Formats: sequence, C-alpha cells, structure tokens
Amino acid sequence: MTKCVLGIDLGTSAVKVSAVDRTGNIIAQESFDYPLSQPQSGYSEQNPNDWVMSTTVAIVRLILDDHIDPNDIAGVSYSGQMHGLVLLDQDYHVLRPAILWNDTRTTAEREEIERIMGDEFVRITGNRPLEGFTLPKLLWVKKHEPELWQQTAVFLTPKDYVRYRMTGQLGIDYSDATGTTLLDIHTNEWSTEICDRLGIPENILPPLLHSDDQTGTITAEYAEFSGLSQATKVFAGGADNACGALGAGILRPEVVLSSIGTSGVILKYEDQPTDAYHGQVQMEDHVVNDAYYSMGVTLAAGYSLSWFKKTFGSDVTFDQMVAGAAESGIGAKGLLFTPYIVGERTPYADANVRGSFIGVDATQNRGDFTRAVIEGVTFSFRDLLEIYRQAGAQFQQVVAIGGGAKNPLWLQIQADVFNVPVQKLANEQGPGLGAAMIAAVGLGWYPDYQACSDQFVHVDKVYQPIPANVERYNQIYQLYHEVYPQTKSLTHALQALK
Ligand SMILES: Nc1ncnc2c1ncn2[C@@H]1O[C@H](COP(=O)(O)OP(=O)(O)O)[C@@H](O)[C@H]1O
Ligand SMILES: O=C(CO)[C@@H](O)[C@H](O)COP(=O)(O)O
Repeated sequence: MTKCVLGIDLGTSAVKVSAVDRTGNIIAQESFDYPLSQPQSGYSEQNPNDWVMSTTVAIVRLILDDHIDPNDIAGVSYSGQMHGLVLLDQDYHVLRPAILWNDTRTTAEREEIERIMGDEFVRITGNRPLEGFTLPKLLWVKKHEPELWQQTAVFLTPKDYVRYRMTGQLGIDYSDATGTTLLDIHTNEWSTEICDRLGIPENILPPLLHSDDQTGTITAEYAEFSGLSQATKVFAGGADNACGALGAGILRPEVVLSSIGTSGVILKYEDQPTDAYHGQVQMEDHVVNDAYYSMGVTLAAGYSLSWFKKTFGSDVTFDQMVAGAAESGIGAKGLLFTPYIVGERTPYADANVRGSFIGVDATQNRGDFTRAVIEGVTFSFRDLLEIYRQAGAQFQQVVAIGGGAKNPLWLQIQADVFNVPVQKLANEQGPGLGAAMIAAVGLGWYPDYQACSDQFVHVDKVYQPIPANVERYNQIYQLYHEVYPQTKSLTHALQALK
C-alpha cells in the first residue's frame, strides 16, 4: 500500500508516465511514442488523440504490468511540450492536427504582430514574437483556414488537452499561458490589448490556473477507459521546461538548466521578469507561484541526433551510434555541424536558415558525423550560455536533463564546451519528476516546492571540465560561431529554390 503520484510528461517524441512515491522514489515508469508529421518543410504537427491514446497505454501498463494499484494513485499532474495549438469546436472536439512549437510556417504572422504592436508586445509579454509561439499559429489559422476559425470555441496547449480528456475540465496553467504570448506577464491576466489589436476573440482563451490547482478528478468515462480511480485528484501541471527546472531543483538563479530533449534549452530561474537580455531569450512564468524563468531554445537538439540516426543509422541503437562518436575525437576530425535543420530560435530567430556540415573529408566515417552532430548541438547551447554571460551571469553548476543527458560522452562534452561542471541527476526524468512534484505539493504532502525538491532531487554524478578539452573546444567554437553569418544567405537561397 504505497501511495504515489503520477507525473505525466507529454514530450514531442513520446509520453513518459512516472509513478513516484511520497519520498520521491520512482517506483515504475512507462512510455509510449507517437509520430511527428511534417507535411511540408517548416510544418510540424501531431494528432492530439495520439497523445491521449499513448498516455492511456502508459497508464494501463503501469496498472497491469507494474502492478500499481489505482487506489494508491493519490494524484496526477502534467508536464507538456509548450506552445502547441489545439483547436476545439463548441462540443470540444479537435478541429485540426495540433500545430507544434517547432512549426515555423508563421513568419508572415510574426511580422504582422511586429508591425502592429512593435515594442509594446515585448513590454506586455516579456517576449519578442516568434514563429513557435501559440499566438502566431492562431493568426495563421484565422487567415488560412477561416472555416475552422469560425468553428473555434476554445484553444488549449497540448497537456491541457490531455487533462481535459481525463477530467472534462478546461484550463491552462500560467507557465503554458506565458508561452502563448497572449498573457500579460506583469499582471498575469490575458492581455485585452493584444487580443483587441490582433483580432483574437477573448472567449476562445481558456481559464487560467496555478500549476498546483486541483482541476477535478478522473471522469467516470476515463476511469473505465484507463483503469484509474475516479477518486484520484488531478492538478493542472505546467510547461515542460518549467517542470524540467522544478524536477532538477532549479529554484534559485545561480544554477542553470541544460535540457537536451527534442529541443534544447538553457534555462535560468528569475525572481522577476527582466529585460536584461534585450529580448534575446524567452521570459516565462514558472510553475512555482510568483516566480519566473528565462530560456534560450535550440529548435533541433536531440532532434538533430534522432534525424541523423533515422536517416543514416537506423540499423543501430542510440547507444551504439554514440559509441561511434566516442571513437572519433574532439572536433570530429575537422567536421563541424550546425543544428539549424528546422530553422532556429535562439540566438538567431531565423525560420529559414538550415543546418550544415562544414569540413567533410573522405577520411571521416559515421562516428565522426555523429560526433559532429553532438558537438554542434552543444555549441548551440554555448551560444545560449554566452547570452547569459554577456548579461553578467556566472554559473557554478549546470544541471543536465533530457534524453541527451542519458549519455556520459555528451555530458562530458557539455562540461568541456561550457567550461562549467555538469551535474547528472540520480533520475534524469526532469519534467516528469517536476510534474509529480506538482501533484505532491498539490496534495499537501509537502508545504512548498523547496521542501519537496530537498526530498525528491538528488545529484548522481558531476562531470568536471577537462582543461585541455576546454581549450580545444574554445578554438572550434570560434569557428562554429562563424558558420551562421557565412552560410545564412546560402541556405536561405537554397530554401527558396526547393
Ligand atoms: N541513449 C541516448 N543517448 C543520447 N541521446 C539520446 C539517447 N536516447 C535518446 N536520446 C536523445 O533524446 C531525445 C529525446 O529526449 P526526450 O527528453 O525524451 O525528448 P522529448 O521530451 O522532446 O520527447 C532524442 O531526440 C534523442 O536524440
Ligand atoms: O518550444 C519550446 C520551448 O519554448 C520547446 O522546448 C518545447 O517545450 C518542446 O520541448 P521538448 O519536447 O523538446 O522537451
């Protein structure tokens, strides 16, 4: 009879559901993949029903295969991929595939927001308008699919849709609401000014929730479908990066988060929204009430490696492929990769740039290319860290999470490229653990997130920078930094010729 909570991490590649006991031990874990659809270059969509089905399969497996008693599941909460647009009609049926955070079809809408609102938009939301956010996606549907727009009763972000299907209640938490760029980050209310000036009807905005607000219990229908108990309490949850930060114990500004999921993120806790970074990074509400975070985002971090594996290494596992990279050496025998394979967000807000391999040589093999991909993604993280360093931030530690943090080689490369010690957590399920912590605090198991973090979050190992490697990577990083300005117009022209 071990009471537990479920942390549901709705990622871009898969959903991972973790059953966590009161002391923070993960007692069981299940995951289930779903596809990403790219009907055109720059488009990125998923079927919201796939999220619900996959989440349900993972929960059923926890109950049937891992023998978690549904009556012991005291609470459930969520971590979700951010910014994705789910449109619902008046019967709350899904109107079209969800348009995801890494979909860059909305350059014209981004420009329209800039033209109409100028700096006022940054002042209200804390963010420059970027293709990936929810607001430009709404404007795109309004312009390109007017018949669906007419039928839209409400929109949700991804994890809010899964929660709606489990509880029958609509809502969005503040950390995902800032990610829509329709929220005034200073008042934490939907911005009437943005809605009025850009023609978004306020009645399609979902109700706002705190992450640890209880949003009902499991419906009878979903209980029958999944095996969960109707008595299980459901808490709102938060954006995956906010939950990842919570699950990694990022509750103060001196420790920075590095997350290698499908996207890549360097994230810093902020007490207040700040313009210290001149709009170069995103500013978001944390899942912790009255706290904030800033982050820079590499669009294709783990995605660069999974694209490379799918295209050139479908015969090997991730571990086998990364073993090839270990046999290469620092600098991948003169090969440099830039990870702009779906465009980029930070530091270059450029939907049309594309990636490159520079320095291809007949002596290189697949291991060298894998190494170049891993190093290139890590250099893009270094670009993000440099934004913070230029604003005067100094970090004693980087905490690494995400699928990419499973690998010791990549963790050491992070330490060497950043020249900062990199911590690997005892459990690298950052966002899922954060979601479980929200449920634990929501249930009153802990008085606050710090107390919960003290119990739940533990460092497993610290990777120290190796001075000789740091020096070599510093030299290569200088060259990496030249690739964007020197290839930008070439890749733009190639895009136009496609
Ligand atoms: N063994 C591994 N070594 C290195 N990277 C890995 C490994 N397994 C998965 N990955 C990377 O992790 C990424 C998925 O990370 P994850 O945090 O699960 O993402 P998401 O939350 O976006 O679904 C993949 O894109 C892949 O590149
Ligand atoms: O767009 C962002 C953050 O602004 C992404 O970080 C998404 O939140 C997706 O996250 P992962 O699936 O890569 O964890």
